[in-house]
Amino acid sequence: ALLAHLTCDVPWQQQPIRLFGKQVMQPRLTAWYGDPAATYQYSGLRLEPLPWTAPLLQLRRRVEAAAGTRFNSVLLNLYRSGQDSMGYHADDEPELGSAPVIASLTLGATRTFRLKPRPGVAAEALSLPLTSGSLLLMRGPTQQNWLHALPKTARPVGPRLNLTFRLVDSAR
Ligand SMILES: O=C(O)CCC(=O)C(=O)O
Ligand SMILES: [Fe+2]
Repeated sequence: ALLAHLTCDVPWQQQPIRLFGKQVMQPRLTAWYGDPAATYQYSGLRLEPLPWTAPLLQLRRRVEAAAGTRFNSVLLNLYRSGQDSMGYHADDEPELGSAPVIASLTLGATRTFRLKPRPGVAAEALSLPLTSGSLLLMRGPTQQNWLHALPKTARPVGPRLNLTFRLVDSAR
């Protein structure tokens, strides 16, 4: 029900990003919700949060209880098909602080989430199939030591919705 509601009712946008100096469209749809003060710079974009809706606020409370921490915003990503994706990156924007807790909820199609250590970090890369209803927590030095991605897949897959709950401090 939540997947259907969010897919239909969220004002999804396809945002341009600068990649190697070129303007390209992100290969996914996004939306950003949060407390009014929680503005966020993401890949050179300044995102003003949309106000919380009742279902998202309820979800925030449940995710806060599960993660044992507070969040003031959520980034929604809609991967319409296997051709939508997110490249390797770390969520290391200054407004997240040095060791952010990020709670990532998946709804819909199972997609493979990849983690690879940054150069100089002695660890093996990981692949995690994230199933509908799963909650992935990234915390401590995860962003400092690792990059993560959601690669494209040639398998026929339905839409996947991912919600990453974050605590941003715009003054940071
Ligand atoms: O879709 C995912 O599982 C990853 C999303 C992500 O890394 C992000 O929003 O920063
Ligand atoms: Fe991320």
